[in-house]
Amino acid sequence: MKIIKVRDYEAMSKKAAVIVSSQINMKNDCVLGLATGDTPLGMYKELIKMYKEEIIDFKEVTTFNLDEYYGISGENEQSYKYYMDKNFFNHINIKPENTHIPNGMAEDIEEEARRYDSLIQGMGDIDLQILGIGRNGHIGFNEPDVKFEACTHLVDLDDETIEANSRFFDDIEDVPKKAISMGIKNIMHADKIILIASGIEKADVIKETIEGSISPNVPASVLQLHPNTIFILDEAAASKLNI
Ligand SMILES: O=P(O)(O)OC[C@H]1O[C@](O)(CO)[C@@H](O)[C@@H]1O
Repeated sequence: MKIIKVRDYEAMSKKAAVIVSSQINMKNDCVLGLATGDTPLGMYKELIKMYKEEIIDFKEVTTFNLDEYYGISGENEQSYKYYMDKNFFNHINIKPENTHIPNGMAEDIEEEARRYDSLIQGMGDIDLQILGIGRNGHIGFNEPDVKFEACTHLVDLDDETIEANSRFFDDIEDVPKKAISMGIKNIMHADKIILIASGIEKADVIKETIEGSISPNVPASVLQLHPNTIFILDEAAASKLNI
């Protein structure tokens, strides 16, 4: 586990983008695991800039997103499919057929989870996984009390997550109560993981994740067991660490 402390959100975004771009330049047909939420937005902007400056090329890159709300279609502005197209995919030369997001509208959600897992495995797992972190320690939508051995599955969202995500919806009642998410097992199979966090509201959970015991109550704490994880933290998010 490596910890990189940077000054602020902008520096965190740039650092993460540099690592992603090195991965692409090292292996142009690499497989990236991608995250949503506010935290990666700056990194996506940096990557788009690098693409426009011809520093990176996404032509052969494949991506798998961590999660999608259950019962929401890709055309819905709140869906993670919509978020990814709007904030990233529409601005780069990635092939649409190489971008994968779980289908939250699938009739048979267990079958969809199996399909997603076998697609990931078929690509030989993820080369570089990007993660944000929820205030309750979730990664993807793996909420506290998660089973570390789970692959992609349907998740009941925590009240805290529903509350945190209500900022993106007109009414808290509109926030889906379930999501389909890659499991901890998919995440832990990635060759390399970058977790990015910014802001004082993440400081407690970052401390628990890095310095606390490994526990399903703090799903991100499992990353202590991953041999190649980098935490990129701004000063505020790192402010409660003992380092
Ligand atoms: O980056 P944010 O907006 O703080 O979100 C943190 C986490 O919460 C989620 O948005 C889901 O609630 C994740 O996708 C993300 O990693």
